[in-house]
Amino acid sequence: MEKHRLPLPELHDDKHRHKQCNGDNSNRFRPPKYKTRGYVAVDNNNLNRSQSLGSCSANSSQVAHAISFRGLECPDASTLPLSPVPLERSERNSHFEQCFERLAKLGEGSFGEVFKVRDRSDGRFYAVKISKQLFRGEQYRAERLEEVRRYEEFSGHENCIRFIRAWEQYDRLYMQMELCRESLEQYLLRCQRIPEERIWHILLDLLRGLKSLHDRNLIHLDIKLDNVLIGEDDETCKLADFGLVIDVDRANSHHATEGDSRYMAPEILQGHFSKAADIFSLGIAMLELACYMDLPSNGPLWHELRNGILPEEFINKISLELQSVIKSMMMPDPARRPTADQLLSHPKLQHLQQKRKSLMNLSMLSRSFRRSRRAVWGRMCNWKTSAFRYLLYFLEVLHLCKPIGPSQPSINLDPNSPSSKEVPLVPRVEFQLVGSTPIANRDCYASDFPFGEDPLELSHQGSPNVINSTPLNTNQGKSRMELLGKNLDSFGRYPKMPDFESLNSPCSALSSPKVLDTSSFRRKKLFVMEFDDE
Ligand SMILES: Nc1ncnc2c1ncn2[C@@H]1O[C@H](COP(=O)(O)OP(=O)(O)OP(=O)(O)O)[C@@H](O)[C@H]1O
Ligand SMILES: [Mg+2]
Repeated sequence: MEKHRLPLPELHDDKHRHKQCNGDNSNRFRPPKYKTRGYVAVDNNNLNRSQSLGSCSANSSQVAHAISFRGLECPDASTLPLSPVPLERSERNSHFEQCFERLAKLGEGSFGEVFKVRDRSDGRFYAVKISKQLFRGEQYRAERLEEVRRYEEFSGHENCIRFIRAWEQYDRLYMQMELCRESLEQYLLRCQRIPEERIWHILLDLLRGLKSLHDRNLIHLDIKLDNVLIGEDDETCKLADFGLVIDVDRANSHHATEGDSRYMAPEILQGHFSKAADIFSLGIAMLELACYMDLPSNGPLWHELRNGILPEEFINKISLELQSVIKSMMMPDPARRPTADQLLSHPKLQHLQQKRKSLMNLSMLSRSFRRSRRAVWGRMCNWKTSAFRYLLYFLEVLHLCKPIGPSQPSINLDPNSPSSKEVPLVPRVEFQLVGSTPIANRDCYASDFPFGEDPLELSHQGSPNVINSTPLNTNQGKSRMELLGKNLDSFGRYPKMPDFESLNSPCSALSSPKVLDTSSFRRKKLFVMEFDDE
């Protein structure tokens, strides 16, 4: 097996303060070498089917081919969506250009450039990774396709990046995946000091992601801050870049590839690829994250870190508990390093998992509580409406049965009307209508209902007339004195209504003829509808 040695140690004495190293691929030694198993390549029906000359394979050409290893379990992945661009324009552009609007470059690695894009058909944002180099040959192409298979394999895990689909066109591989906020490397450069509690959470996320690989006997071989992405929720850390993932058994008998030398376990130099190598890489990445330390890619410190000597001035900044976890993960002897399972059973991580579980249960509980509360509330609204109606009936009946005493004054609204002399004064029932039907995220008022509509059918309940709290002004355009003059009695006085306070005011007489009395009761609010955010 071909082995690669690290460059001779160089003496660096910057004491390893973290520096920006985005897009620096100098730590990559050689391109990956894998064998790949069969995959499904499906022609996109709406695209030009002509094959390009000089293409390295029949499948990689001007025609966009969907690539998927998921087979029948996910038929969607093996077909490309139709382009929303008109056919005459679509023939000139690649499938990528037809379907996506390129918005920004998110990052670049040794193998690909990643762009933030907007899907033209649904307007959603995604990340699309486009391989940098053209397929040089069938072997290289097979290696790129292997990455697709791994992305697909781990796509369902909460701590692995969600993969949408892949296709190839013009001898390049395109991979569409969920858009993440940023990489852990970018996060570290932005925040510089990350609280220790957050470090534990990140470690927990990554151990869970790593466990899903190790449980399948796979090793990542490229764990580093740049290959960990923070999800859109700004919380969850996800493993990405499965370009070097390989089966443990095949790794030592075939050509596996070392990842970034800054994160590389020492035994990789001897060609020993194991799950413990991933644990070492994760341990040193945690050291970088917790201590804001710039990891060397070679030199004396590189060797010190691999001999279990961690620089005091950095490691002292973190708790002893975290120190011991990181030290154990960076043990020089791979056999002495804890496994992902053992690390996950660390009391601190167990505690965090318990906390997350109870938080999740709590949020589920509160969600179901909110849902049932909404259902009960809906029913209660109906009951309240009914109760309110019964109350109205009751008040009406009560009022109609009440004997009207001789002292009860009557209002002569129209001195010419003979009936007005006989009709006793019916108290005015005044409401500020608050309906039972929720409108948007607020109480409902009468004004919410179309003109002429009575949401509580109050107008159909017979006498007494139920009127809106705002009296109708039918006297528009007339002066108040003119109006008052109309209501003077034969002695030029305003009619007096001693029993009803608001009619003491001369202006009360100006309100609509419908107003028979002052409010006998005022209902401020029937109830307040409460809505959830959801
Ligand atoms: N889904 C994504 N959302 C947001 N940014 C992303 C996404 N995928 C990748 N990136 C950014 O692009 C960078 C390069 O992506 P990636 O690591 O997959 O490329 P690569 O060529 O395989 O890199 P490497 O050199 O590690 O092999 C990442 O470090 C990250 O900053
Ligand atoms: Mg990468």
